[in-house]
Amino acid sequence: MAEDPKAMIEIKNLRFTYPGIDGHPPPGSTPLIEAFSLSLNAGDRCLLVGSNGAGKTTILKILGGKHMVEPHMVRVLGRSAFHDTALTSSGDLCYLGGEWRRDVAFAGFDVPIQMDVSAEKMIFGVSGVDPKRRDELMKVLLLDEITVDLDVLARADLLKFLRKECEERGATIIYATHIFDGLEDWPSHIVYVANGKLQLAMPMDKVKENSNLSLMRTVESWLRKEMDEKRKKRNERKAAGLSEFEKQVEGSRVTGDPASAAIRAMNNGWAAGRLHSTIAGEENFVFSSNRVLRQ
Ligand SMILES: Nc1ncnc2c1ncn2[C@@H]1O[C@H](COP(=O)(O)OP(=O)(O)OP(=O)(O)O)[C@@H](O)[C@H]1O
Repeated sequence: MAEDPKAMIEIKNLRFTYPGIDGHPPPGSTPLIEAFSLSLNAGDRCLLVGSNGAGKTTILKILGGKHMVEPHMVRVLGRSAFHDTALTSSGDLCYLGGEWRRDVAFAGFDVPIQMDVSAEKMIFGVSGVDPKRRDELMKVLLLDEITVDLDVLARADLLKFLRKECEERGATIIYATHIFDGLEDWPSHIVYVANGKLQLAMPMDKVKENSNLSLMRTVESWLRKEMDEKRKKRNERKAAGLSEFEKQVEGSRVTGDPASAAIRAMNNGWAAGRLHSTIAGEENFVFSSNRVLRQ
């Protein structure tokens, strides 16, 4: 397939497995991300949703050039995010995750995030930036749940500012979140990922056409369906006298009994997002691994 010259982000048949301790994917492992394709243009504001451990952070980090994949699998501004280091150093591409989130909440908004855009300017607007240099500011922004520590006002202002950046400057944003407050009219697109696979990529108006529920309830219905299907498969395996979980270790993903230290040891010590919830019992879990209150 020819590259779309308009695309700011182009993911084609992405496949990724976290390396083991020896730097290579564990032998016989199933990729965590597989057959994942997506194309986003200038001005797109994309909400990335999925359950804990679905692969959202992994996808954002790959796009941000933090994990190596084959150059043709991920193109940002027509360049390979991992191999073309100038993409991130020039500030055209920026991944903001947990560290920046804490800084925003506690450092008095005085944190330079990207050349001359401080967190303060991100939140209160970029009026302080020399207008002639505005076009030099970031073009592709990858946000990994950065708003959990923000108060209602700061979050609303940040979302408004980000929207303006897309509409006025043609920036492209992917925002992974579990918090849907104030997002009803924010995204132009929604992407739903489950088990590292793309389930749905749709313009927001199509999502609204297909569902008369709120955005949060719509996403909730997708995740419930996903969980019900997993539960059904497990019950079918149990009824057939097989182990409830298909495989104990599936690539770098923990899929077996999450309490098993042996499994975690084989997975570089990483455990899937549902660890706490699964131990607590699916019906009554309170915290997920990223400590989002679930009931
Ligand atoms: N460095 C790593 N090495 C091995 N496995 C990892 C690593 N980082 C994440 N994983 C595993 O990859 C899977 C996907 O994790 P990821 O953080 O991308 O999911 P997520 O959708 O962002 O989850 P959440 O919503 O909880 O933040 C999980 O099973 C996780 O345990």
